[in-house]
Amino acid sequence: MSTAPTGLPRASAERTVLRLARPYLGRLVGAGLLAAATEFAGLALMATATWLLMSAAGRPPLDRLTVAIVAVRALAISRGVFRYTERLAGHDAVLRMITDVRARVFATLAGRRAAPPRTGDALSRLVSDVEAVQDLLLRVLVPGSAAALVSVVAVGGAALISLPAAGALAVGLLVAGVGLPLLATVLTRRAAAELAPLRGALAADAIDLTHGAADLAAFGATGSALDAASRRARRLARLERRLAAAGFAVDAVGTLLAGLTTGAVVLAALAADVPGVLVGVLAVGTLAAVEVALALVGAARQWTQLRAGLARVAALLDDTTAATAAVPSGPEPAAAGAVVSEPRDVRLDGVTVRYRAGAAPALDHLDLDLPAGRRVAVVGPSGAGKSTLAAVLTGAVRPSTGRVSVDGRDLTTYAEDELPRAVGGLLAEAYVFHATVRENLLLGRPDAGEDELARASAAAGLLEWVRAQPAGWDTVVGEEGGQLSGGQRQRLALARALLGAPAVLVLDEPTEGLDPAAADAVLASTLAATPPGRSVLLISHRLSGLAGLDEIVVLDAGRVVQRGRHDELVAAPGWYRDQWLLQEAAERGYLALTP
Ligand SMILES: Nc1ncnc2c1ncn2[C@@H]1O[C@H](COP(=O)(O)OP(=O)(O)OP(=O)(O)O)[C@@H](O)[C@H]1O
Repeated sequence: MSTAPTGLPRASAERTVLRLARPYLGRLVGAGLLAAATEFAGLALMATATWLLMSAAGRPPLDRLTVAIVAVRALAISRGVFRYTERLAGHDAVLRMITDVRARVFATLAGRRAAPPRTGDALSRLVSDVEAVQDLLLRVLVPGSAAALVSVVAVGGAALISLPAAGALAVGLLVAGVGLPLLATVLTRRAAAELAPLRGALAADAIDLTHGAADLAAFGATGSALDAASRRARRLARLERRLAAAGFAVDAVGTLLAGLTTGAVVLAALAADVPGVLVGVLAVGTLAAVEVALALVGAARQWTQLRAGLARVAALLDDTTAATAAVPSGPEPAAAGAVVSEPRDVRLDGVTVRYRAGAAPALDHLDLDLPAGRRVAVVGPSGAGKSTLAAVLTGAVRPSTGRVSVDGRDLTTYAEDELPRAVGGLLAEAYVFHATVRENLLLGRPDAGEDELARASAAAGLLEWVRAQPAGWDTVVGEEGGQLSGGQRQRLALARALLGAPAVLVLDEPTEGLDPAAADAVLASTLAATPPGRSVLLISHRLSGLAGLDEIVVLDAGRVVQRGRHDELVAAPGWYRDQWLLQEAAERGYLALTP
């Protein structure tokens, strides 16, 4: 699960980020003053309007009210103007600064190309992290300092009318502007810190569960992966409910506080014999001032939510500590228990697969025997139905007609967690999960020890790379294996399939994406790593390395058009010989070009 994102102390994260605001300090202070002027205009408007209404009730001569009437109009208009200019000035300063921050962040990332791999989760969060800097200024610092300034002015104004009333107001504002924000921070800090990584993990779950559905099913891990994702979703829902409840409670206390402070101010003013009209002004002014101070609760709440993102950006900008964000939750391995796969006979009788009604069949009345322990390659032109055959064998695609049986038992009668132990392996476009190398491999066999991981990885040609990584087996491979090369991803998927060691190992293009020399080496080590007695069904574009197999089946348009051993097929006219000669010629050219 994601953890605290950085090694930087939190306070210094804000300092690092704010250092970048220095060139725009003038604009930011201007925005803060305009924000304070907006709040003050609102407060003064309420107080003046109250004075006007209460004084007008006594029917005084109109000229005594003229100034107040003009003031109310002026304050109402200036409030809107101040708000507009404050937004303009604040956004102008912050957007200029954010441009600098983005440039610095990207420059740091570009400079770190050779650094240890960063997690995809951290990278995908980068954009919102940079926005946290923007929010820190616009939603926390500017409104927070404006609220603090207006609170001081309000207390000063109240002191001109009555000192005891000003004292009561000061206490109320302190509780609303300092005590309540502190309370809100304490109540929500832990939950807020857990929230962002949990949301990231849930997003990764959603991608893994959809894109990796076929692989999870192939390894019988769908149930456990779904359970793990549901657990995280429930935890997230609980946290969000708790945060919402805490937020509502703090808001309710804020409203109560406004009432209590107003009551205290009124009582203090009455006790000090303040005239009735001014008591009214004090009461309404207090309500408005407490509301302004309560903006600090919102600012504190925002700050709590922004801190993790700020710390990540600061860590990047400081470039002292690598942003070690999430070690994301990987797919949980299937239920434990050693995979003991007995040799099995597989039979396809008249299997037809039609993806769409009316379309040509992908497999056309295919009969195929795969006796236990036999190693068979399936080759053929593109679109011949090779991957469809692999999907039918692993239960991913159901035949439209015909029957697939394993040890005489219909494939459809195998339970979801039983089938992967009988028939399984590497399907086309195998999915690599946003998790560590170890977690990705253990999906193949949950109880595998390090020796077994090493053996499978060595056969797939991945072991050297794993050993060269600082985190070894715990290297995070990124979303969809994005931090691996195409070849490394393929080797990882192959190692996982080898570790699964089902009775019938289906390998759909296991060396795809590897250069010819590497492909030959990996195929040879893969076949050598498959224990005798286990059947292998190898689907391959490349015809090199198939000489040692028991049989080669050539498919075309869903039908078997040739079958035999490599030597026999090369000797006979047909697709296999043509393709073999073509590939030989092409690879000789490739080898001639290779230094
Ligand atoms: N999910 C699908 N929906 C519809 N048609 C499909 C689907 N998968 C495969 N087909 C069609 O079935 C036929 C066989 O496809 P398949 O992928 O099995 O061939 P292949 O021999 O593995 O090809 P390649 O060597 O190019 O991977 C093709 O005509 C293809 O268009």
